[in-house]
Amino acid sequence: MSARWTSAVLDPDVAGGLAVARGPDGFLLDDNGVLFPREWLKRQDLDILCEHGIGHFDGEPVFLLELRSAAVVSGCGWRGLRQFMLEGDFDIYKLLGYAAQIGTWAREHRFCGSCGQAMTQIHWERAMHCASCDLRSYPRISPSMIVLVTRGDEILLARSPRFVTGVYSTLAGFAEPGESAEDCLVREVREEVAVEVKNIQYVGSQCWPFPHSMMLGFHAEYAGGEIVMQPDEIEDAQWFNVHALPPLPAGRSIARHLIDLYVARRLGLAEPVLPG
Ligand SMILES: NC(=O)c1ccc[n+]([C@@H]2O[C@H](COP(=O)([O-])OP(=O)(O)OC[C@H]3O[C@@H](n4cnc5c(N)ncnc54)[C@H](O)[C@@H]3O)[C@@H](O)[C@H]2O)c1
Ligand SMILES: [Mg+2]
Ligand SMILES: [Zn+2]
Repeated sequence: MSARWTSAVLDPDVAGGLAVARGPDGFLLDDNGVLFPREWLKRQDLDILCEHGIGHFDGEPVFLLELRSAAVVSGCGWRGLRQFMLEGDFDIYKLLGYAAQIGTWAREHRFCGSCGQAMTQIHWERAMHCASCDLRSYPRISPSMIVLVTRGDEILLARSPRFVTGVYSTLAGFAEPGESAEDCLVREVREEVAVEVKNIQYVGSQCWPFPHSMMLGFHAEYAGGEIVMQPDEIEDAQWFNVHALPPLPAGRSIARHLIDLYVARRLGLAEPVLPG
């Protein structure tokens, strides 16, 4: 949610409004951005898998056209969600992050996971319904813990082989069934760097639509152990002094917020605000 964007379940059988189109290469855009008049967009040569009414932007109804394949639309190009996260209007990124999660979920829930029959959209709540066995499937959200471990002026950062060259970040991992947020955090830190932590403090959360994480951000203090890196997951992990930090994650990420917040407190600077 944001000042300009609010999600809502809108009936796609009602005409009008604006629409975004999402294909394998991201979202369609032209010089005016990603929001197109919906009826115009539906007249283009698009291979539409499904359509969902997703909310309001500046009061206008917005729909998502989830496409089966890429298309050429004159005067338009495609841009991935990550690019919108990195730069440009934050409200538009929030809208597109939501659209991407609904698109991924709709694509992956066309058939009932229980009996295999085709599912249909419910128009009064965000769910797919199986008429045959009455199962309802809701959008998938994956809780993930992310933690900045600190030891005085030093902070523990690591690199995954998937990261941009040179960038170090906080430790993160998905919750498993049966775990509390704190259990998950302690396990992930143990697995990834073999370090023990204490004084776990919740800092804040962030939707991370790549593809459906809900990041729960924490600060924890070092309690013991020497760094032992988890093979394959962690390429390098080090203690960095707050005065000599390596290249850090993108400005709008909660990873960056956790680092900036600790550094600000340590150095007595103004505290940053988590983009939400
Ligand atoms: N917003 C941020 O600042 C930020 C920073 C770091 C990581 N993240 C996100 O946090 C999430 C978790 O981080 P990670 O990649 O280190 O996780 P992780 O340490 O648990 O390891 C990733 C592995 O978990 C497995 N996995 C994938 N999806 C899963 C799911 N839904 N549930 C359980 N296991 C799953 C896969 O084997 C994958 O290779 C990722 O989505 C990542 O993009 C966000
Ligand atoms: Mg991890
Ligand atoms: Zn079913």
